Amino acid sequence: MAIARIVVNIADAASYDVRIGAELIEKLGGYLRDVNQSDTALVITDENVGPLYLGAAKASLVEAGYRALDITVPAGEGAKSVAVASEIWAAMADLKLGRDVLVVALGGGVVGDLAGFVAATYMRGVAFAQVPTTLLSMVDSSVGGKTGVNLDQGKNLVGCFKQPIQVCASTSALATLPEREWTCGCAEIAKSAVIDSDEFFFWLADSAEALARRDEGVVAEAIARSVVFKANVVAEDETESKGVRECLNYGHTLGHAIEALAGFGTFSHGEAVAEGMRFAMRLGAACVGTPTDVVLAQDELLDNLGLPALSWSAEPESVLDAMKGDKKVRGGRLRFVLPREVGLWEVVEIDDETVLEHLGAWARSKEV
Ligand SMILES: NC(=O)c1ccc[n+]([C@@H]2O[C@H](COP(=O)([O-])OP(=O)(O)OC[C@H]3O[C@@H](n4cnc5c(N)ncnc54)[C@H](O)[C@@H]3O)[C@@H](O)[C@H]2O)c1
Ligand SMILES: O=C(O)C(=O)C[C@@H](O)[C@H](O)[C@H](O)COP(=O)(O)O
Ligand SMILES: [Zn+2]
Repeated sequence: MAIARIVVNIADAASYDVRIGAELIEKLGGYLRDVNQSDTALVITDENVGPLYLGAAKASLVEAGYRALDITVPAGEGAKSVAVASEIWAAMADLKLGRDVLVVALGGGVVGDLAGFVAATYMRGVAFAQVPTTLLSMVDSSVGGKTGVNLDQGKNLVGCFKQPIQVCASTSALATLPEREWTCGCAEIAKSAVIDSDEFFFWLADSAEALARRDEGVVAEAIARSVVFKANVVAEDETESKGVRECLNYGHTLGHAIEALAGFGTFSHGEAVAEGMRFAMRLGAACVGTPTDVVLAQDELLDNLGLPALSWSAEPESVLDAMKGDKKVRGGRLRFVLPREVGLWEVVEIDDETVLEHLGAWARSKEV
């Protein structure tokens, strides 16, 4: 399989490469050496990924002349916390690491968001690289520089923008990814396709079965398409201040509320986002005239990707309250990313009464 190289060009930050290909962890050190001259690389990973890929990552870093250190955090959403970030800051200080250390995030989106946040804040900022090992982190979280941790009150409530110096996505690592995590990654690919274009959407609809059985060529193309889409959005609006990057939040207003209400880790991010996409489509149909065939086409796509409507329930009032923590809220009012059509989205302010009415209707639709 050829190695794809996609450049993320951001006006106010250094541009960087996203490499996508097989067995790239074995070449990691050399790739990072091209853009970084640190003596020490600190690999942050989790307890599932470490036993699988830390050895190869460190060997490659050492071969490229780095002193390679590592810290392992617990696996799962719970590690994306101030407490774990604080433990890493303290460990880095104990190791007397200076501003010239390179932090390498080896893992899924949890490790990437956490390690990126630590790198952004330790000594006011040190370099970091992303080595994503889940489908979700390859198609979405490793690109674009959103880093952070959760609070009990909600997702990603503390964090900052910190672009990596490079993203190295080794598709060989996907061989060990559990099925549930695979479908989570498919949710963010579907999100990108709905927001991007008919072309991406219909390609994905036609490729859903091959993607679900992890066909190598289709997987590589799905990752590349998603990264190109995200890189273009981020290049236009790095800090989500121009009204463009908000599109990447499609499905996340309800999705993040579900994750927080159920308790972090109960539902995965991808499962919750897929549910949020189903709800947003229905809001779209009611509020901006999204055609029924588009609503149903998204339902079918998510079904075929192994993401059926989620089995969860909560009082609409508590869901509304959780959604009020969303970063798109302005003046206390909820704003949703709604697709009018595939590839044509807008951010729409919706009053609480309407949201409550639709939350109730969505819950009732699942009772039958
Ligand atoms: N920064 C962003 O732009 C952005 C975008 C999307 C999602 N996110 C965040 O990403 C997180 C979700 O990321 P995720 O879905 O990768 O979850 P994750 O990092 O928790 O990984 C999922 C599970 O898979 C395991 N794992 C990882 N790679 C593996 C491999 N190759 N083989 C076997 N097991 C492996 C992990 O240990 C974990 O148990 C959420 O916190 C979400 O908010 C951030
Ligand atoms: O990169 C972005 O921008 C996104 O919104 C991508 C999302 O998939 C991701 O889940 C992100 O972490 C959400 O961020 P938040 O700003 O809603 O906390
Ligand atoms: Zn997401």
